[in-house]
Amino acid sequence: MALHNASFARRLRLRRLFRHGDGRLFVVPLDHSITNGPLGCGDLNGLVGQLTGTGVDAVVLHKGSLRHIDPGCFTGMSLIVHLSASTRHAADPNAKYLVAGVAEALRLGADAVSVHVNLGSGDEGRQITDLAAVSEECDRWHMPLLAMVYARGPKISDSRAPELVAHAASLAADLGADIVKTDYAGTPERMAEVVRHCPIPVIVAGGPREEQTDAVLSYVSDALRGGAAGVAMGRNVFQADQPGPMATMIARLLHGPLLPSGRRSLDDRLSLTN
Ligand SMILES: O=C(CO)COP(=O)(O)O
Ligand SMILES: N[C@@H](CC=O)C(=O)O
Repeated sequence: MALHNASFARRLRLRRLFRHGDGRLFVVPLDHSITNGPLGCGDLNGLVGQLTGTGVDAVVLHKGSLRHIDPGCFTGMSLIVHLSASTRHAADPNAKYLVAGVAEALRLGADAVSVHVNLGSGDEGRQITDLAAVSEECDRWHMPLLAMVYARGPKISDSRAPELVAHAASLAADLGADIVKTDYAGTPERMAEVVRHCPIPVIVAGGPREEQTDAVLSYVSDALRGGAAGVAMGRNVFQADQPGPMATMIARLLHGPLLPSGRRSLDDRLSLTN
C-alpha cells in the first residue's frame, strides 16, 4: 500500500492496524449498538477481551463504550473510534451524521477513526461533506481514516452490484480514506474488479449472522480470493455462540495459522512495504 506523503505518525498507526505485516486486516466492528441497540452479548469488556490474542487486528467502537472496556485489551489490537451514527428507528435510517471528532478520538487513544456514508441515501450530500471534512481533520491529526461506504437509498435495488461497490470504494479513496469498508460484490470475480480499480485497501462487511460456521468461513475465503484486503465481521463474530473461537478461525484464513513461535505462517502474502 503506497502511503505517499503520509506522516510518520499516520504510517505508524497504519502499521499497528496492519500489524501482521501481510497487508491484510481483520476488523471486528461493534458500532451496531447505536444503529440497532444492545449487541446482546452481555458484558462488552468481556466480549472485547475474548477477541484479544485471536488474530483480530482492530475493533470499531463508539466513544462512550470505551469507558467500560479495559485499555489492556488494546495492547495487541488497534482501536478504531466510529464517528458516525443513526438508528434503525429514524425516519431515514440511512441518514448518517457525525457524533464525534478526530481530535476527540485521538484523546481517547484511537489508532484510527471511521465514518459511514450511504451512497444514494436521501442526504448523501451531507454525509459526503462530513467524510471530506473528517478526512481533512485526519490529515491535521495524522490519523488513519476508515471509510464505511455502502450503496443504500431509495433508488438502490442491489447494494452488492459491482458497479455500486466500485463507486463506493472510489468515493472513499477520492476523499482521502486510507481504507474502505464496503459490501462484498457477490463473487470473487466481481470483487476482483472492484479491488482492481481501487487504490486503497478494500475490506468487506460481514452481513447478517450465518448459522453455519462453514458459511462464514467460505464467505471470508471468497472475499480474500476476490482480492479484498480483509473483512469487517461484526454480527458473525459477536452473535456467534463463541465469539473468540469464531474470530480465531477467521483470523487463520486471513493471517495463516499461529505457529508455536507465536508468529503466523506468512506464505505468499504481500508484506506491507511502507
Ligand atoms: O462493519 C460493519 C458495521 O460497521 C459490518 O458489520 P456486519 O459484519 O455486522 O455487517
Ligand atoms: N455502520 C453500520 C453498523 C451496523 O450495522 C451501520 O450503521 O449500518
